[in-house]
Amino acid sequence: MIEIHDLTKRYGDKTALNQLNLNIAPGQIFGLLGHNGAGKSTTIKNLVSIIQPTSGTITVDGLDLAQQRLAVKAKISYVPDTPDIFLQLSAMEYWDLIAAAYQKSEAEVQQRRQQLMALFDMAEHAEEPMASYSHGMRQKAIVIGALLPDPDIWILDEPMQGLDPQAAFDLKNLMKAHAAKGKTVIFSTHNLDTAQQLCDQLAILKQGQLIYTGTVEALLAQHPQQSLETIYLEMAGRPTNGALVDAIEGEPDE
Ligand SMILES: Nc1ncnc2c1ncn2[C@@H]1O[C@H](COP(=O)(O)OP(=O)(O)OP(=O)(O)O)[C@@H](O)[C@H]1O
Repeated sequence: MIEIHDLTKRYGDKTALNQLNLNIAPGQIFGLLGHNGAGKSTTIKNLVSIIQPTSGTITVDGLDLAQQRLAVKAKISYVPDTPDIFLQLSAMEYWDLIAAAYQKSEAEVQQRRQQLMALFDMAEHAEEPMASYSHGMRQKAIVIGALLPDPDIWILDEPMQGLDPQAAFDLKNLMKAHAAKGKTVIFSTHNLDTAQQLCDQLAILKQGQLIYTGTVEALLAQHPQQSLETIYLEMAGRPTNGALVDAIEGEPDE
């Protein structure tokens, strides 16, 4: 169980996250939604301890993240919001680094690495430097790195970003299978269809505030006859500004 209590993060005068409270139970796929700048990555970076909260606490299976950082981090793997990291390494060298960080032996990771490379069509390119990869190939390498040590909790910041439809489909199935084993998957997305397909629970953030947490079904039930897109835009967005669109693009020709 992950318990986030009154989590606040300020950058100078800017409050990126304001007193966030969330409980995330094992066996769930938990989705984080919100417009650009809403606080999704800030939440995730706090959870994986890349940044420290201004105030508030995070506990994982009863362990306080601030007090037992390494023990908590060993339970979590992470896909960052950009795949442009360790570009001078080959994917294979990057995966070796991840395996070493999680204290996994070559024997422990070999089979899973082979399987993940095959699934994501990365075997052919694994020895090439990641600087030479396309955006989607870098994303695949980072996703494989996160899935390789197979800890209980996967935290994935916009993991489908740049993946081709095949890789996105396969990753979604891996996320479902991980949760079905009683493990936890937390991910952020801008794709409402993906959220609807995958999430057991979701949280919607707006300007650092939690404005909804619960199931997709409960949210849809609160707003009969509306799509998730319409509900989400009404909650998280602003009124659609047709006049401004017309002003930018001009009136259509007769
Ligand atoms: N290092 C930083 N320094 C200053 N402000 C920051 C920093 N990182 C994030 N912020 C601010 O915190 C707020 C939340 O940013 P965050 O990256 O969490 O949003 P997000 O929901 O992940 O957005 P996106 O969908 O664009 O990735 C934004 O206003 C952003 O400008």
